[in-house]
Amino acid sequence: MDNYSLDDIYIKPLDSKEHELALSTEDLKVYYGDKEAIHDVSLPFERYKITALIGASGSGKSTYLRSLNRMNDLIPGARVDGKIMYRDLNINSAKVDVYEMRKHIGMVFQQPNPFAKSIYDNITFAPRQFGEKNKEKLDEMVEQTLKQAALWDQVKDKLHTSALALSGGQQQRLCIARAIALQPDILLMDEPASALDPISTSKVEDTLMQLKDQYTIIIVTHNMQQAARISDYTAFFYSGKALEFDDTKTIFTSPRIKATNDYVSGHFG
Ligand SMILES: Nc1ncnc2c1ncn2[C@@H]1O[C@H](COP(=O)(O)OP(=O)(O)OP(=O)(O)O)[C@@H](O)[C@H]1O
Repeated sequence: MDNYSLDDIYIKPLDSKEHELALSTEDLKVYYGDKEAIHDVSLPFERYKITALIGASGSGKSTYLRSLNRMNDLIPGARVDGKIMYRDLNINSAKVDVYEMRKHIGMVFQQPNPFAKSIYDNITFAPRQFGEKNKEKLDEMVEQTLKQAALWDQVKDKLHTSALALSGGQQQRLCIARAIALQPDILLMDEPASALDPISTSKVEDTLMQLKDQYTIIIVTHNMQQAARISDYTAFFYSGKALEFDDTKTIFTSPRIKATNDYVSGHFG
């Protein structure tokens, strides 16, 4: 692999008059102990758009994504510096109620991880924890979120059976339904389809395209065709830095940075 300069950076500015931002980071750094794994990443995320984070293994995509709803707080020795701006609030601040913030910025992980509970209880667990007790509302929420996740038709007659009996692709769509039950603004997804077969992957992709009307999605993916198919914007990570951010089409057809060009044309990864 070539050694690329970490100073050649192009981040397309998104003018806030034309592009409503759901989230942005300013000079975000993430440390594991003494090691700086993410170096000054400043990126904008437009509302109701899908932004893909791409880059080779170890380039920092997951570390960066996890910092966006403070999941790195759970890793011993991890520390995050810099700003994460959400609705004029820097959520990387000790004053922020992280539990409450995660209602607005939800996450779906690589491996489907439903609770060992029924399909119904998977979706209603967190809303009940947050105080929703009304059965009609919970029923409606289950139906609506499963429809949004394109799973309703397959499970409507077995809502009270175990989620663990679903296929991997169905489990992942259930996890998406569970994440949207709290009506977040933003969904963070760490390779949500990488453990799935091509048919399930395509269903999850269809689901994401539909969710875009209501949610802002930030997705880590190794699958470049997937990034090209579903995302509006793409950020290319290299060695802990976001070297390039632009419209997805530009990143895949005429990137400005050599490292991006080499990566998307398959020279390394
Ligand atoms: N919990 C951790 N403790 C220490 N170092 C870590 C930890 N998690 C990640 N790292 C390091 O941080 C750097 C970025 O890793 P990260 O997993 O964010 O990259 P990635 O681009 O998401 O990789 P992949 O595509 O393989 O998931 C790597 O050098 C990795 O070894």
